Amino acid sequence: MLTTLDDTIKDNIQHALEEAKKSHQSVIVSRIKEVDAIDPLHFFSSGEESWLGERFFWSTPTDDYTMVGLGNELVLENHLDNSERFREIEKEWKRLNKRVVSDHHKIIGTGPLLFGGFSFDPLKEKSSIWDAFSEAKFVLPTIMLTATNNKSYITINKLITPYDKLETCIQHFEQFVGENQNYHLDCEKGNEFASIELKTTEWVEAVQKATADIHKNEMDKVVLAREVHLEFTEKIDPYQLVGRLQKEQPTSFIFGFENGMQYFIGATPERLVKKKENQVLSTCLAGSIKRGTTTYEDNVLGQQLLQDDKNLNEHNIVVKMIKEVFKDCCYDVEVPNDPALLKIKNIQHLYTPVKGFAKEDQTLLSLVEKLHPTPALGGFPQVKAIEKIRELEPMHRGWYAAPIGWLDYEDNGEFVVAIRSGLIEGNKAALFAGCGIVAESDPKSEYFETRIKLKPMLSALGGVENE
Ligand SMILES: C=C(O[C@H]1C=CC=C(C(=O)O)[C@@H]1O)C(=O)O
Ligand SMILES: [Mg+2]
Repeated sequence: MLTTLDDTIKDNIQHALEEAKKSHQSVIVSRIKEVDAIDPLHFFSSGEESWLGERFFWSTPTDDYTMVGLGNELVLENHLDNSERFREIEKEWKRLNKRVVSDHHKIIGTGPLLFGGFSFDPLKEKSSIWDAFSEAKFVLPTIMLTATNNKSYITINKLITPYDKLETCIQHFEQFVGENQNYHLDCEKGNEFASIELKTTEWVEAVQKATADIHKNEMDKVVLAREVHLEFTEKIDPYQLVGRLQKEQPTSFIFGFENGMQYFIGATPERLVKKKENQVLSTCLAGSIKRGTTTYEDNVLGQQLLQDDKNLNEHNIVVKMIKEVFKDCCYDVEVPNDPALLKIKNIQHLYTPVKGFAKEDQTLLSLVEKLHPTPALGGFPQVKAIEKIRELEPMHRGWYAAPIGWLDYEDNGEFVVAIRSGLIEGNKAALFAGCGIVAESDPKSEYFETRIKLKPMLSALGGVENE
């Protein structure tokens, strides 16, 4: 991929090694190079032999960034509770020195960066399918492709420890010189499956119980999720799944995180927070209705959603909370007075963007910590809602509905909430979907809403549930 290894990188490795020995701390050396266009999916697939279980995929709806990481050059992981887990990742990331060598002006989304995520609730008892997922796990990829603005860049990272040898470090960068691409993309469907909806009766009862508790003024809103398990005749290929999600859900964020033999994958429409220098952006997305089969029906449904008290209530609770966090942490906060519609392939949502400029002491992870979980995933008041979820929800969320994304060494990055997602292992998939429960919720329509929300993953896996 790199044509030559120039002297600048060798000098940097030498200096990093000296620095590491002197400070007894590891130093990251990154080499960034612009390359001819590479198909991100092909790149992802190319890592199967050498880096199976250590790959990630990320693409944004506006296509401003596609990033694919191969290999875990460094893993930052912890099992701490609530705010501690965010702070620990930030502290460890800041502690590492970073040296960047680049043949162009630095582009955001290239160079040393972490990709990873958090669990939804560290205090919920673990269940077996999520055993291998920690409360926080981030990786620095060994090699990463970034496609942005019609250009492609390759970053190669090396963690240089005080005990490393110069030659071995140089070889690390040399191994990627002149490698060729030759991959085959086969997105054909045809993997048969059987599906089991888990604890449906319990879930409907939980919704009834939650509405009763809301009527008793215990809280205003709680989001309850359920789980569907699928078993296929053949092994599920994460590469094909990501490819289909990208094709079928172009207006969503596509994420894939390999964790050993498990893959956590999804196509979420919901950004939690994006930070570019000090500009910060969040999205309030809550309140849903199906898509129409004709343009006319679709518009009627959209107008109905914009005027529906139950859905407006569900949505406004989210806007209020995110606005409050922004007012605390940012200046020049902008929030439209009324929601707009966000139409994605299978569903329409109420949507309100929130913008601001981060105050000096605010970092991307401090914002993630303050926002998670917004009432679009948790409820309101936050603490009460999380307790209710622990008590009523008949499943373990793991990383579902939690923040997943990336951050670089200058505190730029983006996190989404991992909904419309599934945990894949071998020929099995567990899919998750939830709904905002408010006083006016009807269990049957909420159940129907979860079925719509399962469609993106079901369809990408090769079949859509019958209605
Ligand atoms: C919790 C989910 O969706 C949230 C995001 C958008 C709309 C929602 C709703 O209308 O209930 C949910 O709050 C999910 O997809 O699993
Ligand atoms: Mg809803």
